[in-house]
Amino acid sequence: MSPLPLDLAHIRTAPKALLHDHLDGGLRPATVLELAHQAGYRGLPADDADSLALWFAEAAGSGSLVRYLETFEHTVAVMQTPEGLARVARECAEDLAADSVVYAEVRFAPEQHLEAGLSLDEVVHHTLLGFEEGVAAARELGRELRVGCLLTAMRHAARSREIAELAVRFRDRGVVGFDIAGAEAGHPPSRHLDAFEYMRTSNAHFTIHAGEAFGLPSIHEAIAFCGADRLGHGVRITDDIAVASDGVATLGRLANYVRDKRIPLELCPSSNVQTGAVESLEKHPFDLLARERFRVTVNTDNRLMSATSMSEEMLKLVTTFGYGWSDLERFTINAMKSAFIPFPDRLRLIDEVVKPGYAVLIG
Ligand SMILES: O=c1[nH]cnc2c1ncn2[C@H]1C[C@H](O)[C@@H](CO)O1
Ligand SMILES: [Zn+2]
Repeated sequence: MSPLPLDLAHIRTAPKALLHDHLDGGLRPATVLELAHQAGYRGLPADDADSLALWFAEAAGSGSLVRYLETFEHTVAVMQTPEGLARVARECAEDLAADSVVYAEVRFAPEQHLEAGLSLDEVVHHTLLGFEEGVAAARELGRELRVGCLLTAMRHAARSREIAELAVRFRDRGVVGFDIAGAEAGHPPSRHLDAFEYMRTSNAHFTIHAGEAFGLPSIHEAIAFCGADRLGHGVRITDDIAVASDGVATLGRLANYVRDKRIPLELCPSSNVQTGAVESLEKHPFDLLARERFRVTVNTDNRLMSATSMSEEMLKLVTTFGYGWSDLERFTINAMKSAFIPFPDRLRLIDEVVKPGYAVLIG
């Protein structure tokens, strides 16, 4: 048998695993409009779904992480009520399942959703209910998706310990880990050591946005001082890799350590171009890191701001670097191996869902 064509339609049928996706960065444009209307929020920069989608993609594509983050003001504004949070989570699960994502870790920052008087626990509770509804709706359509939620603390704020405790409190109800996000420069991860220490002493998992807008010191702190299980982006690890004119790569100590320890890199190709972390897709070090056998994973970061999906991110990599089905399978298995769910659950998804799915496509 010959392999099936590697086009968007077929990639959409391939089982995919997603580790880095922001709930407040993945709303449907029409939902932003409807929720804004219901909440009486008048700050939206457009009043029809197409124009709004375009506005998000353009405003997020300025080349600066700080400007990119400003666009979240509008999505966070419409996610302040139980209904708003649950709807966004439900639709997130439905959209991922429709794209044949079989495992997803979706993150958001509860501290940004308290404006209408909800408590942190209520915010998480209603969001998890929404995920459950979305997973159930997808199952009705014959699609199996597992969602784990990551709770993010904002790195410029001072609530990380509280959010880490919240993540542990909800660990048996759908929260699988913790993260910090937000503007990176000037906000080193080591400012949140007590939160990370709390996670470690609780035998709980966490990832850290590091090596996106800021380089090696941020990655070094995330690993050496904080003990991150994974790196959110981590793309700037290439600052520690020299590539000679003949293509031979020489790794520095930090890059070697990241590779030796199999520390997963949550790479987000489109987002990395939009925030200026990399110059263009063609210059994205994804391929260098994949060839050097880092544990690379493919991620969406923010589907609304990047006007993308898991399938589209994979297609971009296929078009840019010439990957085949086996490469996409390897990236998917990398992600499953790095998931914050129990080892037997990861194995089951790899053996019973991912491998059989790609076997059909590889032919
Ligand atoms: O790529 C990112 N880098 C740093 N912070 C980010 C990125 N994408 C989203 N965020 C922020 C904005 C959201 O409001 C927050 C929680 O999801 O995380
Ligand atoms: Zn992110």
